[in-house]
Amino acid sequence: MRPINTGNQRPPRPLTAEQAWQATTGRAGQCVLFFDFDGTLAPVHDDPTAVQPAPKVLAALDALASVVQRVAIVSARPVEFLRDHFVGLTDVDLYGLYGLEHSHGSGETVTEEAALPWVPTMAELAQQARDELPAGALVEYKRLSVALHYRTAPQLAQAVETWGREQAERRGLRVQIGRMVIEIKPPVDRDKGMVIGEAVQGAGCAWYFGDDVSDIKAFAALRAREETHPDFFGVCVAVANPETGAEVSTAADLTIDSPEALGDFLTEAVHRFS
Ligand SMILES: O=P(O)(O)OC[C@H]1O[C@H](O[C@H]2O[C@H](CO)[C@@H](O)[C@H](O)[C@H]2O)[C@H](O)[C@@H](O)[C@@H]1O
Repeated sequence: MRPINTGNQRPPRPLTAEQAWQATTGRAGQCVLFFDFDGTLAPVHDDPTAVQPAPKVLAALDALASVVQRVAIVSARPVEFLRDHFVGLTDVDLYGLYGLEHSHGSGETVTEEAALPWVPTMAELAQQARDELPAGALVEYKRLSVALHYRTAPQLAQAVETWGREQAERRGLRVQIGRMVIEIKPPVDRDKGMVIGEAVQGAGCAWYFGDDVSDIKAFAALRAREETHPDFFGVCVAVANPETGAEVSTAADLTIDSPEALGDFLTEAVHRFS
C-alpha cells in the first residue's frame, strides 16, 4: 500500500480518494473547489429548464464555503440561471457561459466586453434554429450562446450538428460539443480552462469536478498549475455518465458515480476539511 501523504507535499499519481482527502485537509483554507453544473451538481434531465441540484449539494456547498478558500461554479449556463438555482449561497463565485460572465459572492454580474456585440447575432441565430431545425430539436437561447439539443430525439444528432457547424462557419462563430448538444458561441477566447487558470492564482490547492468534454480544459489548467507551481496541489474529479464519461474519466484523477453520489462525497468533505 502506498504511504499516505499528510504534509504539504503532493501525493504521487495515480491518486486514491483517500490520498486526495489527506493532502487537502491540511491546506483546506488555501483550497478552491470548482464545480461544473449540469451532469455534475445536477442530474441530467430531458428538459434543460427543469434541472435542480442533487440532494445534499446545496447544504454541502454552503458548509464548504466557510471551510475552504473559495467555492466556484463554472458552467455553460448564464450566471442568472446559476444564481436562481443556488439561492441562499451568497459566498460562492459564479462563472457563466464558459466564463463570458462572472459574479463574485452576491456582487453584480459582469459580462466580457468583447462578447457583447454578438448578442444580436445570437438572438437571430436562435430564431433561425427554431424556424429551420426539425421538430424534436430543442433550441436553448442564452443571450451569448445558443445550445441545440437532441437528447429527446437522438436520431437528429447528425442533422442538428451539421446545421450548427454550418451556421457557425457562415457567421464566424465557434462550436462546443457536449452531451447530446452542440453549442454555438461568439468568437471570443474564453473557456473553462482559462477561467481556472486565472482563478487558481493565489490558491495552494484546487479540486475541479466535471462531467463533460469542456471540463477537460479545466483539468488541464490544474495540471498546468502543478507543473509551474510545485507546492500547488490539484485534483481532477470526473462524474460518470454514459455519453462523455469515459473520455472525462480518463483525464481525471478520480471518478464519482453520479451527481447524487457527489452530494454524499461533498457532505463527507465538509467533515474531512473542517
Ligand atoms: O457547463 P455545464 O454546466 O455542464 O453546461 C453544459 C450544458 O448543460 C445543459 O445541457 C445538458 O444538460 C441538460 C439538462 O440536464 C440536458 O438536457 C442536455 O442534454 C445536456 O447537454 C445546458 O442546457 C446547456 O446549455 C449547457 O451547455
